Amino acid sequence: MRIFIDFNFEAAHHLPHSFPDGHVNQRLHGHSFRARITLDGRPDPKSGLITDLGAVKSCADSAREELDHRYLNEVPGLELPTLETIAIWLWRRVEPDLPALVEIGIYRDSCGEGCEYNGEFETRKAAA
Ligand SMILES: Nc1nc2c(c(=O)[nH]1)N=C([C@H](O)[C@H](O)COP(=O)(O)OP(=O)(O)OP(=O)(O)O)CN2
Ligand SMILES: [Zn+2]
Repeated sequence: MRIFIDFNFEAAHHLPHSFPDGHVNQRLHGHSFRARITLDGRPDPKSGLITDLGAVKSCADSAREELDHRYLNEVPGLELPTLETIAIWLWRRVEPDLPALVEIGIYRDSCGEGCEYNGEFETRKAAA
């Protein structure tokens, strides 16, 4: 069973190394993004909750503050700010506080584009 929280952010970026010289995406431009943080788990029998979504929202708000109305190329770790790298960045930003995290989605709804990351590039934590 999964629960999720979405948040929106507006941000500017440019992609100087991702497209041929002179391509429009090399120029500074902006997008409206939606991020989704998804957790997996079983509801606690007493509370009925997997995790309090309020706690997830606090974590999302903190990450959103670092993305919203920012020039993403200047955000540490987002020097190449594609949907893919933003998804990985957000995973690494929230995962320490959300151990039940299973997916990060970054979407540009206006053009039907997005990226979903399930942590497959992370090195697994050693068992305690
Ligand atoms: N695999 C990826 N491909 C592309 C990415 C990406 O992050 N991952 N990003 C881009 C650019 O950001 C480009 O600016 C996207 O432009 P476009 O698809 O034309 O979308 P809009 O400009 O119409 O988006 P709005 O937010 O509605 O203005 C390209 N490829
Ligand atoms: Zn863009």
